Amino acid sequence: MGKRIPVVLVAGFLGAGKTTLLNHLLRHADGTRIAVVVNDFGSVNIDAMLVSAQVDSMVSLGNGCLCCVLDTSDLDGMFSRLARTKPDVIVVEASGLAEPVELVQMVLASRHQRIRYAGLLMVVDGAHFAATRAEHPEIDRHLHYADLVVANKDDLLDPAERAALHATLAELAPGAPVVPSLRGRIDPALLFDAAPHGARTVPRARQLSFDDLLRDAATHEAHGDHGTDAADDAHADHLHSAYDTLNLESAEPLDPRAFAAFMERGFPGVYRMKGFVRFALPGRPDRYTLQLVGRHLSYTRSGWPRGQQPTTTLVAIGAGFDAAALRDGFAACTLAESAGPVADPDIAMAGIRRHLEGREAEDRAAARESDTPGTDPDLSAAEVEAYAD
Ligand SMILES: Nc1nc2c(ncn2[C@@H]2O[C@H](COP(=O)(O)OP(=O)(O)OP(=O)(O)O)[C@@H](O)[C@H]2O)c(=O)[nH]1
Repeated sequence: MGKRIPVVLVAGFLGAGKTTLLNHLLRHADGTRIAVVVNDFGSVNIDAMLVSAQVDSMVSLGNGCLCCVLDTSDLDGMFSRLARTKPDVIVVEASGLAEPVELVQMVLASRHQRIRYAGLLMVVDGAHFAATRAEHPEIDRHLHYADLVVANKDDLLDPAERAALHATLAELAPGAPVVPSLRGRIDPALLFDAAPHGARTVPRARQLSFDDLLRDAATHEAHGDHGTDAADDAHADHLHSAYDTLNLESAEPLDPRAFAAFMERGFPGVYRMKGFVRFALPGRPDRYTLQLVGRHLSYTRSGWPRGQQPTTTLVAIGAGFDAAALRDGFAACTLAESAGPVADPDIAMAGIRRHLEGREAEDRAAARESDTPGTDPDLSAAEVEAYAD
């Protein structure tokens, strides 16, 4: 039998930066063949669409959490499918609401001959960590099992906040290295051997044993958490049992002004929204990838990849939000295709462009730094006038 394929689990709360990190790993794989399992909460698998096309093989699991939709034999079937493509490593990106400890247990219980569990990486949103932890104390338990903690969104922390965060994480994940990261940019060698025949070893401080996990499961049951046969009851303590999702889709394009106003309004109870938007713009309109984490809204602009329908597809995740109001508000932003593109697209897009990330945001910052009025590349003369009003 050949070498076993390591399986690395990537977990972390909604919006922490797991998909961003996975894309970084894929882009810097440097010859390592990475097979990927992605899993979204909600029936539209946005994450699968956000993961780069360069992945060698991917299994995408839609609705529900990996920890609930699979049992061990399903998992073995999935590993068999992926193993056929002869990857050097399998990376499993759990949904932001998955129970990482149960996922670890499942991988450890796998009877698949060709795979081995290679560790749990927990991604933490450094900027929202205290708030997330206050609302979801179970995060502490998840961190306890981490083999590596990535303190992401380091750019949003000042030195004092960074020091406090790292001290807390070191306490919650004893023995696990805590690495700061910006946009998930970590050295892939932290997770797997450089391929194909690299000699680097995984510098994990500790490796969870099956005994540890069995102990954890027993403690869990002793607390009455897993008392019944019903899957729903068995998973009642999962993070995601307290969350709802809502899909918003439209084949008709959106009015950018109306949509910008809709997003500015804020949605009590919605923690996360992500997906793709098509605006009613002239020509072949770009794809705007929307990311809302807490109150932070951002867009990135790109073309529509071949094979992806240019339709607006969003998923909202939260607890106790007003789904009807959200659905109605969204519907009010759609325009009939037959109405054609919006007039004055430059002005109409101003409210969207304010939240654009990537190259355009850098251009905007550079223009601001040059301190020359009227040189912002994102603002047309008409827009400058509109703002002046
Ligand atoms: N400022 C900042 N933003 C980041 C960083 N890393 C990721 N983001 C942004 O955070 C948002 C969420 O990132 P994702 O990678 O989709 O997070 P996720 O953990 O996969 O989210 P779920 O799939 O919903 O659980 C996106 O808008 C990212 O661009 C970072 O280091 N700094």
